[in-house]
Amino acid sequence: MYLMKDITRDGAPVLRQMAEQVTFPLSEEDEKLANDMMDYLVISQDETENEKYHLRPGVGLAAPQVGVGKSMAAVLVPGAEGEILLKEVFINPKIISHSVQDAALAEGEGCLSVDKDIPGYVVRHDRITVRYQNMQGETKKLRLKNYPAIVAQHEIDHLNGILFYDHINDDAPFKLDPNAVIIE
Ligand SMILES: O=CN(O)CCNC(=O)c1cccc(Cl)c1Cl
Ligand code: NI
Repeated sequence: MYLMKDITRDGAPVLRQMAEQVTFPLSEEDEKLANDMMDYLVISQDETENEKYHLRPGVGLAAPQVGVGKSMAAVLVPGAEGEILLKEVFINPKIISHSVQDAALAEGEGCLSVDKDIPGYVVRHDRITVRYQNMQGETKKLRLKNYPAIVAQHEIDHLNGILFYDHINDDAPFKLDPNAVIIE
């Protein structure tokens, strides 16, 4: 399992490169990578476990964040009542369409690879359609909106060498298009 010492921090080139496409069938190594990333999310979201292992909670994790420049990311997005809104491993994901309307999380975003808090609205698409391959190599198309869509964009950004603060307006961090959705 991954600990915080295994997380690649901002400044490492791998976080600013395009991740390589993953080929199928998955190698054992790639399969383990996917499972280890999802395991991190599960453990990090458990209060007792994350205390025990000193893990920062995460709702997503991308391979470059564990030093692997491959196009693969795990997401585990819980709902308000503890239900699971989205649990998936995105392999070679691509946003193939999106809303004109923007959205941003009211609380801003954080990243395991960025040790400092950077306040401001991270402006993203409110709705996206993602095409990706799952662990079995099946090509899927998934329409996402609101919080799950935001998380998916944060992870897909990691695969394109983009970090969340790249989307914050430096001069006016909390400036937002009046038509944008603020997600609580
Ligand atoms: O790339 C993944 N991480 O860095 C894990 C830690 N950050 C989060 O879980 C997180 C927190 C707030 C908003 C979003 Cl969208 C995300 Cl993703
Ligand atoms: Ni991140």
